[in-house]
Amino acid sequence: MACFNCGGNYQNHQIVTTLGRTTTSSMFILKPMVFTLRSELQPMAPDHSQTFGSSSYSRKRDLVFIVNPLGANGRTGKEWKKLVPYLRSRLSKEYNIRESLTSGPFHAIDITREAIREGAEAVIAVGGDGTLHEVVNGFFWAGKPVANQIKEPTNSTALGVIPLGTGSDFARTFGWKNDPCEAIERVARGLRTRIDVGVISGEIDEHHYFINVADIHLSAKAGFYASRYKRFGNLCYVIGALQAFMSHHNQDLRIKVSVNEGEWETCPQVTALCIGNAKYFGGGMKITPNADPRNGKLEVVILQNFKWYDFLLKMHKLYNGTHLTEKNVSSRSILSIEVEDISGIGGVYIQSDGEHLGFLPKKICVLPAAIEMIY
Ligand SMILES: Nc1ncnc2c1ncn2[C@@H]1O[C@H](COP(=O)(O)OP(=O)(O)OP(=O)(O)O)[C@@H](O)[C@H]1O
Repeated sequence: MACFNCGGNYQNHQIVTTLGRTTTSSMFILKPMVFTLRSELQPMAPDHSQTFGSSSYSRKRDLVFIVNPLGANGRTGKEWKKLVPYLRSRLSKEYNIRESLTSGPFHAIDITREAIREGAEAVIAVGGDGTLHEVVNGFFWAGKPVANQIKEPTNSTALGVIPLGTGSDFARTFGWKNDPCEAIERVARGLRTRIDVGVISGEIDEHHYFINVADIHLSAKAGFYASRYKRFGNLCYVIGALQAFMSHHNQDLRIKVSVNEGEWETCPQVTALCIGNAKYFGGGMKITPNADPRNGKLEVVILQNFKWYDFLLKMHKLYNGTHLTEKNVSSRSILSIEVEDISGIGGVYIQSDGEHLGFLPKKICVLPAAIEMIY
């Protein structure tokens, strides 16, 4: 078994449990539950086994790992297989390990809701931002947080992340790399922090949640094209942006932003309007550099009148987050935003953490401290 961290052998590792004891992987015998299809979803019944060495009877809670086997062009599935034995040896003393491979788009939402209802300790997204986005959406149902249906008092279910996607942009805000060993250590440590979530409301009262960045127009179209080029890794986002520019028109939008109930204002020739709960999108572009998922606000960055060559010339600034000093880029901290397309051209794309929505939102707001996350 190769270690992602040191390239060594997991069996040589000493495993330090969260209780501070030191032991080795050979001491654990466990039986993971693997379910791959929604219809096969098995009830995550609590394990009534005793924790030996402790005087009190204690029940282990579930850690539910939701894995997109096709993430990062199939790399997620391959790395996950190599990781599982180490992960079990590291975490199964404290928790029941459940793993669920997604069978297609949106499957992760259902698995998450089921896990929360069953009282899981944490639901951990294994893959990229698309998988994480679905897991976050699974924390909500009909506009409300999904509730634990277990009668006894327990911690709320936390969100966890093992970043193994193409961009894995949300993780960058916290300085997390695509290093699963580090991610497992975070889960083992079990520290939690409350983070904000953005909510997009459509005309017919539907809600879409985002944890990273929601964006409108060129960048959203770029994301749409980028999904065709994932085999090129992070370069897919640059290729996607150039392809998107080929049929792009900057458009006049009207926006109404609120910290204290703002007025409608017109933004001429908008290239992209990006609403960040966190800082990065597009495989490492620091698009909303002042966003902080723990400050109760969203950062909106508006790029106006960009041409394809501006994108190429200023791309380095997008990556290092210094684009805000450009004269046709503006930024502000908001609680909510409403957007109207007044160009009469139409065809404005919108994406929520990379998921394409077929409508211009009625309103985008922040839900402060909406989810507990393992960090
Ligand atoms: N079994 C599956 N087959 C096809 N698509 C899937 C499957 N499971 C999940 N998906 C979809 O794949 C999308 C992309 O996956 P994910 O975000 O994990 O990887 P990525 O696109 O490589 O990473 P990133 O979004 O960070 O660039 C998800 O939004 C999800 O809808």
